[in-house]
Amino acid sequence: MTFSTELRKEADSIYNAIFDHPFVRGLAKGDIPKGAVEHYVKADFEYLNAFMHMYGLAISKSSDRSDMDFYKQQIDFVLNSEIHPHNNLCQYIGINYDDLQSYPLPPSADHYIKHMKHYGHEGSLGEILAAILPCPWTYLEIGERLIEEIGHDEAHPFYEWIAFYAEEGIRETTDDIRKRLDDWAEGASQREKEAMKEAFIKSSQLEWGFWEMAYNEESWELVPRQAVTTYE
Ligand SMILES: Cc1ncc(C[n+]2csc(CCO)c2C)c(N)n1
Repeated sequence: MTFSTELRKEADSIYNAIFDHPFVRGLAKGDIPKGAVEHYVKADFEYLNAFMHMYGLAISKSSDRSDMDFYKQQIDFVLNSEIHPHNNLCQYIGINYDDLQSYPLPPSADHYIKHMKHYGHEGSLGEILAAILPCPWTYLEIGERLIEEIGHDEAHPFYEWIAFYAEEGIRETTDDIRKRLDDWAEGASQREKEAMKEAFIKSSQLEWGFWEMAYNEESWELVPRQAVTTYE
């Protein structure tokens, strides 16, 4: 079994929780509270900026030109193509994309990008690959499942979003990162493989956390709760 297959197995319950998440179920049903979609797009715009930084950090740790070229192409893809699924969501909520940009990241999304950047700055290329892989892999599997569910129904409100992530290009990106990760793992120590596994599992869980953050419209604002804890 390849190392990435092992990681995917280990994360299976997290992936299932993502497929069952009410935001993802809402994408299938074509019905999500508009505030949650707005919250998602605002956070995802900033998340994608951080994701491009990750590819830049991967380039800074690469010595092979074909690796550099791959990360550069991915930056291009995020810059120029990932706007399509965002535009689909903007249409659904009737808000201009320009009005949803440059907002501070809510706590869980902030945690996710700082988790990735930790590996970007402190980790090996193998750890970077492990930290970024759940991003395309979870979306690919969401896209594939949802396109099966809704069929090629172009009238579905989230057809463009779903079709985008079910596309061959996302599979190629996922397979490409998996291949690089598996090659790296072959020469890695047990200790480094443990670090890669931790990076992958935490990023998978933070993918779930991103959906949860959007659905609950999570913010930094402290909402005084009814006394749960009493202070002496
Ligand atoms: C929180 C979050 N996770 C994953 C994606 C999907 N995604 C982001 S960048 C990229 C391409 C990788 O080269 C893919 C598939 C998203 N939009 N938001």
